[in-house]
Amino acid sequence: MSGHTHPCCKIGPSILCADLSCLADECRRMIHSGADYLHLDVMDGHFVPNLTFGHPIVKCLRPKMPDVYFDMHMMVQNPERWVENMADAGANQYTFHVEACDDIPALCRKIQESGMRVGVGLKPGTPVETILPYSDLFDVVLIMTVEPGFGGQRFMEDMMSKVQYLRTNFPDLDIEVDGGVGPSTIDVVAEAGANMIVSGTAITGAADPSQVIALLRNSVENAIQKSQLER
Ligand SMILES: O=C(CO)[C@H](O)[C@H](O)COP(=O)(O)O
Ligand SMILES: [Fe+2]
Repeated sequence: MSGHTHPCCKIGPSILCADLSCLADECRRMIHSGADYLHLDVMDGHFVPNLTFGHPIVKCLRPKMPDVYFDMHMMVQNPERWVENMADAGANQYTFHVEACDDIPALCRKIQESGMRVGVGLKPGTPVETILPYSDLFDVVLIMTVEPGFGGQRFMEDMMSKVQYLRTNFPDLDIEVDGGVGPSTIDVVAEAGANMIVSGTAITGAADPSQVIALLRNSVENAIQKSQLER
């Protein structure tokens, strides 16, 4: 018998392409549609060629939904700069990009000490080996399946080898995927072993987001069940 517990399936809509002038309403709509958490994309115009929002918005959103898990996807240069602000704003997970970071272990510790879960993000061109020396220091690995910066891009299936490698070597790790994930791409994502599923346009643009969330969940839960039977 294996002592491992496969981490459970969580669906986190990205509100990047939703109506940001009604952010709280859009977030509530996602939670009422069955989302497990919210994936909030922070862009600074330097690390990626686009701008979104920062901790002041998160701080305003928090009291409107006190119990919702906020995963901050920090597509920013100098990610160490915003840790305290995001913790203070009520973020639960701080996912930074290793490409933007000079001292990965120091940043992981800083995030952990501030009370948030530690996420490390990898752009498509960054090999998974980059983070292996620090595996004791993070809770989640985010595998980007598009070049970060914009919603609605095409899913990169060749990133699944990174997911497979991580799932094989770290059975208990939370593995998150982000970019172009939706009903037509979820099966390969689930098979590869990802359990935290970010999906933007496929959910927020759907006529019935709850149907899409249920479909994504079903695919991932089936794959988890199958992998446990094979043990
Ligand atoms: O980090 C991101 C882009 O950099 C977004 O989270 C991602 O693109 C989600 O949108 P979609 O599912 O439409 O690709
Ligand atoms: Fe994202």
